[in-house]
Amino acid sequence: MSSVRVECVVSSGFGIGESPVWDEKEGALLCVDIPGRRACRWSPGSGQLQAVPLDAPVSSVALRKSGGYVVTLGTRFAALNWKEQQVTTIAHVDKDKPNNRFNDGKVDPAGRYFAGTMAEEIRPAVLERNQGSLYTLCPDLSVVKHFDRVDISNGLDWSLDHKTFFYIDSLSYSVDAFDYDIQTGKIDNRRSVYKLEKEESIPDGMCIDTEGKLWVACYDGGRVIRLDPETGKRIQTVKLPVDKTTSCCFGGKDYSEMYVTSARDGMDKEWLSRQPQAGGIFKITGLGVKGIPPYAFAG
Ligand SMILES: O=C(O)[C@H](O)[C@@H](O)[C@H](O)[C@H](O)CO
Ligand SMILES: [Zn+2]
Repeated sequence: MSSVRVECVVSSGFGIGESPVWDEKEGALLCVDIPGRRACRWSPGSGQLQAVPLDAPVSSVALRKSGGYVVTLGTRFAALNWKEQQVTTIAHVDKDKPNNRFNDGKVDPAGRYFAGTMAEEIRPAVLERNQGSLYTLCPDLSVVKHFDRVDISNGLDWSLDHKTFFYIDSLSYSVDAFDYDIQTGKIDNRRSVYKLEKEESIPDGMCIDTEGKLWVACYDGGRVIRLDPETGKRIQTVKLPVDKTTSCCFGGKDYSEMYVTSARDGMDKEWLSRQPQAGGIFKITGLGVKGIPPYAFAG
């Protein structure tokens, strides 16, 4: 096995860093700081971190085919014009749930933007249960609701043949799979493919690699784990120097590097002094496996 190296590349205190996405055109990493209400773009070349301040918790960001980005902002799907720092609301969900916000989101291989909601947390992983739902923003800008009664809607991705949708509701401590119909965007036949072990703690963000294996960031577990969704077995663990690892994506040259976001919210002084890099962004190299380019929203 190649030698795995973990490096902190951005140390500027994300409250909850989330939704890392490689923007190949810009040669930069997109991500968000949810409570910090900012969408960020980090350029490895210059080391520069740009941020666009937003008016609500921003929980995910995605590429958009027609230019710019799309984000989930509070309980809205919105377009983000980076240059003008301008946001335009596309659709509003959970209107009857003022305490809700969107959480993780990602675009499917056909250009649909999937994202789920949750109740606002009282503290990490403590919240009113069953308040969330999973939604899709379709390219025609209509919204489809797949199901409700979600606790913390989190990581999502699709199998390489587009026939399976993988999904995490964090408080189920499970990585689930659904049959996926790429023609219609419909999901069906939910089952668990992996249950987290105690020390892995809470499953959060997730991405797939070119071998069809899943990488899951473990919140409070200080690691990313690689899972084989066919066998339901964990095949690799990479530990990080912070406990609150939140999400992961591949990026960089040929998508051969992994980027991992983390959080510092919910940590006390003593905990933070032991993990000064909490809330930073990490780069993992030497994994010996690559990722696939992110899909762009087609609407
Ligand atoms: O990053 C997220 O997805 C949520 O917004 C966070 O709040 C944590 O994941 C959660 O606390 C752990 O379950
Ligand atoms: Zn998350």
